[in-house]
This record gives sequence, C-alpha cells and structure tokens, in this order.
Amino acid sequence: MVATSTEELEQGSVSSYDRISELKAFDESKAGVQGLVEKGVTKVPRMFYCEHSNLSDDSTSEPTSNFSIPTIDFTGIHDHPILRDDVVGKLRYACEKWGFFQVINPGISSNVLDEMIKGTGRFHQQNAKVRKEYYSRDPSRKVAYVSNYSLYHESSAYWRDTLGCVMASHPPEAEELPEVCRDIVVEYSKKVKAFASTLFELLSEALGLNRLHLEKMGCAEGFLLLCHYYPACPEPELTMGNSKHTDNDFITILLQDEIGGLQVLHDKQWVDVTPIHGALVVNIGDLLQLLTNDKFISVHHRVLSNQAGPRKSVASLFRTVGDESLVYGPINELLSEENPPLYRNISLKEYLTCYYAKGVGTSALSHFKL
Ligand SMILES: O=C(O)CCC(=O)C(=O)O
Ligand SMILES: [Fe+2]
Repeated sequence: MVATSTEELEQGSVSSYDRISELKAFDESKAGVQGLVEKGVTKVPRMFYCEHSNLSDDSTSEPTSNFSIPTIDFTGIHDHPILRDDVVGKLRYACEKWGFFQVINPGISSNVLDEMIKGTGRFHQQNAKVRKEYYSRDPSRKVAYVSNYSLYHESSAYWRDTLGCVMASHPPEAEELPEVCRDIVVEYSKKVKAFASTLFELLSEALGLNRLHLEKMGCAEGFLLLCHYYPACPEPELTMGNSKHTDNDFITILLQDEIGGLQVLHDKQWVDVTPIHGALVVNIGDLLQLLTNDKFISVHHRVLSNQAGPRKSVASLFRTVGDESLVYGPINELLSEENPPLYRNISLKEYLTCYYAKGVGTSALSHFKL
C-alpha cells in the first residue's frame, strides 16, 4: 500500500499491511497459530513480528550459561523436620533473590506430569473443527481456547495458543472439559492444588508466619490452568512465544516439556530455565510480592520461539478467579517501623485493570506504591 495522505500516515493506517484485518482474519479462523502451521506457512506473518525489541532489549542481558535458577528437592519434607527446615531456608533464598525455582520430587508422579503434557498436545493437535468449538474471548467462560489473550491490545502477536480452564474455586463440570484431555486435567488439577497447599505452608514458614497464614488468606483457593502450545516456528528470530512479563497471581506452578525456551531476567541477564524431567517450575507473582512487601520478588520472564517443537507447557496460576472485589495489601505481621508498608491496599479489580492496561514488560505494582 502507498501513503495516500498525511492524515493516514499520522493515524498509522498506512503501512505495508492492514494489521487490524489480519488480526481479525486470524482470530475468526478460531484455529490459532496451529491453524497457520496446518495450512503450511513457511514465513511468520507480519502481525507476529516483535517490533518492541523484546528480542534485543537490555543489551546487557544476553542469556548466560553461568547461572541457573535454584533447584530444590522436596524429598522427605513431610516426614523429616530437618529436611523441611532445609527446604524452607532454600525457598526463602530463592523467593528473595530469584523469584523462580524448580522443585524436583514434587510429590506428583512423572506419569501424571507426562500425561498432562500429552493431553495438552492432544487438545491442540486434534481436528481444528473440534478446537474451534472451544475458541472464545469471553472472560466469563470457564473453559476457553484462544490464541493471544491480548491480541488486539499489543503491538505484536505471539507464536502461542492456549486452552484455559478455571479449575478452582468453581470448576467446570467434567463434561465441559475437552474430551481428549478431560481425565488428566481433572487429575493433574487435584495434584497441583495439593502441591500448592504444601508450597503455601512452606512459603508461610519462610516468611516467619504461621504455617497456614497464606492459605487462610485464600492464596490456594482459586486457580486457572493454562495449557500452552507453542508450535514449531519457521522464523523464530522474528517473533516470540510469550513476551517479557510478570504474572498477575500469588504463585505460578509450571510444568514444561523437554523443548525449553523459558527465560528469567536475573541481574539484567536472561537465564534459561532448563527443563528437568519430573520437576515443576515455580515463580512468585505480583500479588505475593505485594503481600510480602517486596520480600519475595515477582520477576520478568519470557518464552523464545523455537524451530524445534511444538513446545507444550501447563501453567497453574493461583489467584481468585471471579471475585474481583477482594482487597490485598502488605501482610501486617511483616510490617514494622523499619519495614513500613510499600503499597496501599488494592482490590483485585483495580490491580487486574492496571495489569492489562499497562502494556508489555512494565510492572503493574509500581502504580500502587506509597
Ligand atoms: O510456557 C512457559 O514456559 C511460561 C508461561 C508463562 O509465563 C505464563 O503462562 O505466564
Ligand atoms: Fe508467566
């Protein structure tokens, strides 16, 4: 297209492609990025180009093999107080310095973890006709398949599709879940919820609080299961799987397959989260950083796209889903004269509105600093 008027140029409507039409056509296909792959695309369409320099930002932040996120072994924590204390200490360090860690021997069998990854693959690889029935941007849906939650609000789209299921506190009826992954979604959800309860106990202890403090605040009550699918990308240097972001929850528990691509920003360097079979990756979200008055940190992470693949991952986001009138602020017991509150109390609604409005890569929490 050729520039026809300065007005069009100023409005950004003149470019070599009609972005809005391309986004709409993609969305209306209801088949996701996988739909493009099924059609045999060999070039990444322009709408996926990452123009906000996510790939080259922080020029000091090249990935480094010198670092890796902490790995913590949960073996014996329920039976041996010494092992438990040791784990609590390691968790405190990981949450304060990294905001990310991997748990090996998490108490969920590798069979269940492997089957959850396979179930995710089955959903995204099944006939597009069946996938389409689940495609929706309606936030009130408990089960929805969608590509790019913020498709119309970000400067680029990402090479990723997601099946999202609200699995607590008001889960869908089993029949509402897609048949190809129904049983494993129900089973994995039970197991990951139990793991989260243990984790919130250990994190409470790491903060010097009563063991049940975080659970009593409702941190483990609600969770959203996001079954991500990152198709193999023909031109991975042009786009990303997931932009640089922090999570809008208390904690995220992530199961990933063997492909890799997740990176964490640590000391201004991108650090690879190397897949470990049978392990779960945990990261602190913004809401736990808020509750802990910055003692635990919610850090930026991203997912690179990859010629290898498809990559599958399952993120369990722990926060209340539905009741946005809940109000959160720094936990009183953690405050003192030397450690005054850094944030005002905020409702979940206020926080989420800000989180989605702020744009890629900037913290929502900074808006609520005192
Ligand atoms: O797929 C991954 O490795 C990360 C997903 C993620 O960051 C998220 O769902 O918030
Ligand atoms: Fe994330």
